[in-house]
Amino acid sequence: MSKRHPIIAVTGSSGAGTSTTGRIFRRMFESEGLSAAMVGGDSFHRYTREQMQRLAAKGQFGARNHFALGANHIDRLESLFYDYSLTGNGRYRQYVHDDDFALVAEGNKPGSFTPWQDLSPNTSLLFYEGLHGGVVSDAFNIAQYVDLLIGVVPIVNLEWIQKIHRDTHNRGYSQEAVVETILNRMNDYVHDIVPQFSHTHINFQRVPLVDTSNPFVVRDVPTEDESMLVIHFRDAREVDFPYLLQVIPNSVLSRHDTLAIPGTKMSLAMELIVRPMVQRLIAQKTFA
Ligand SMILES: Nc1ncnc2c1ncn2[C@@H]1O[C@H](COP(=O)(O)OP(=O)(O)OP(=O)(O)O)[C@@H](O)[C@H]1O
Ligand SMILES: O=C(CO)[C@H](O)[C@H](O)COP(=O)(O)O
Repeated sequence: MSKRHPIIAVTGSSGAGTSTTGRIFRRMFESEGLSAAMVGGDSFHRYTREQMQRLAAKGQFGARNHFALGANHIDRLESLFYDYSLTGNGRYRQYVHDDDFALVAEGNKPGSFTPWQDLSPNTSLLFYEGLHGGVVSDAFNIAQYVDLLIGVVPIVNLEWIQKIHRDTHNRGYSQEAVVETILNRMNDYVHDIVPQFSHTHINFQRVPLVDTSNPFVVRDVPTEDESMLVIHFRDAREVDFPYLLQVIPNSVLSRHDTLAIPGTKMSLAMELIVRPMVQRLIAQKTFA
């Protein structure tokens, strides 16, 4: 953790909504006048799409899938967080998805990486969104560098519906290919992704209010007004629950450390809960 160079990380599985959450943060940083170094977790994948396809052809896709720590440069992610927390700089790159139109227009090949480069100097904070922002394993401890660690964790059926919908509509995959990917990653989902949610400061968990019992036949993603959001805080003592219950319509306290709110209030809740935390991190920089 660094008072001088704070790091905020949003961690979650593929299709969970970390990019969507990242957009809420981007708007928040802009309105606070903060220059954030924005880093995507996909850029720490170890292999290009072509290399991944070759591994799959050799039957190694199960072991070398994007969730597995071994298929990612977790060492470089840890270096980035370590370096940033000490110096306010570090090395990063970007992964080019098919729908990253700006990167593709600049001549980058979908499924490849941009070159490693230094972050822009003099940023207010580092923001990471991706798969591994809260990893703690025998070899790595990413979570120790993160000043505000947020988990984005829909109920798993909803996560799969979101992933299938996004990958078939925006990334050109067949439904069968997406389901195959979900299956290939299952072991690492359990061992490398899920444990991170025990290290987070806050988890946002979207829960559908419509039938998602067979996620593989659902055609539409349940909307925000067809869902609730469960918000769990690691340290309830720091949260002003009476205030949140008052200003978020139809919210309830389901446990002493857990709020349940209508899905439509997700952006409002993130604003009310996270903005003061961001402001506090920035204020502390002055005294560091
Ligand atoms: N709160 C939400 N309400 C409705 N749809 C959502 C919500 N959050 C995410 N989605 C939908 O889920 C899909 C996946 O979201 P997103 O792209 O943010 O996931 P991700 O975690 O960044 O995935 P990846 O890491 O694979 O890029 C998107 O199509 C998005 O529209
Ligand atoms: O797991 C993922 C993101 O968390 C993606 O599947 C991974 O980044 C590969 O992307 P693409 O399908 O565009 O090559």
